[in-house]
Amino acid sequence: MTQDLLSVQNLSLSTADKGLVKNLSFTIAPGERFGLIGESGSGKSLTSLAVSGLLPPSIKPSGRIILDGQEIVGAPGKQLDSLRGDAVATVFQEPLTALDPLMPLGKQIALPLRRRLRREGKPSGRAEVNRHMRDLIDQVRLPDPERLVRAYPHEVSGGQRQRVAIAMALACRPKLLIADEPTTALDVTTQDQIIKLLTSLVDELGIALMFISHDLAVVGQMVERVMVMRNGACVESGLAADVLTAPKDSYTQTLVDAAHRFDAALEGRS
Ligand SMILES: Nc1ncnc2c1ncn2[C@@H]1O[C@H](COP(=O)(O)OP(=O)(O)OP(=O)(O)O)[C@@H](O)[C@H]1O
Repeated sequence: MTQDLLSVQNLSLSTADKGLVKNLSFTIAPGERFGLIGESGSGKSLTSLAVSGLLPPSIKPSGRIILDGQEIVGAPGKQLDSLRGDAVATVFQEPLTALDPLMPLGKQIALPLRRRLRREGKPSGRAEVNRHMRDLIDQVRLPDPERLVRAYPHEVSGGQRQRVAIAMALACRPKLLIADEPTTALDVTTQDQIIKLLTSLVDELGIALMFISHDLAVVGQMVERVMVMRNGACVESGLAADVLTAPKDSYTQTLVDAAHRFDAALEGRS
């Protein structure tokens, strides 16, 4: 049996006066694509922040999160620092969150890249970093690398910024990539391109994916298993093909019906 890459056991998250996520358990196998869906405020982002050890100090976790054999809940900051980038990297909804507005994009991609090369004991001088950076820029299909590495975040399009954020996440060679609504801030055509890019990259590189989205159609295309959250709890989980076509829970049914109505409206059928 394959050992889980991520095992979340009875995870609860709360502030001093409020429970936000309740008793959540799920696993992700190496290379598996797993989806988290649910309405706004259902606890998807907090769950992903807990997995990557990035919870704000006001939110306390209980339960267990074992990522790549290491316990995250209660782990010291230094251990979490080395897990981030090594075992897990995140692509956020808004690429500007991940980018420094005052630093050229090439320098930003070079930072996690150099860190990883050092971690792997490989040469990490300027020439090696530049060579790996060119490969990464190709991998995320960014045009005009010469211009791109010198550009600042505001000088490229939103879709290109998200490709840079993906390149930075991949520069770490994580075992788990978390993509938290990675296309919400983009136009429809760009959304489609980024989804295709993410799918092909995680497949090519054998990286596990935790994909968070409101968009059930996209989730259905992207992931093998899915968990549906509401009010901080899991209401249903299983194979995406089953949950999204024959949901057992009435809340999931409501989400699926709403998605169908939306698709029908777009096609001018309702
Ligand atoms: N730093 C915080 N302090 C207190 N409450 C928080 C904090 N961050 C999030 N919350 C609350 O926790 C709940 C879950 O939030 P979360 O961002 O995980 O939802 P979500 O499902 O990701 O929503 P969305 O799809 O809108 O991103 C919400 O009620 C939110 O208001």
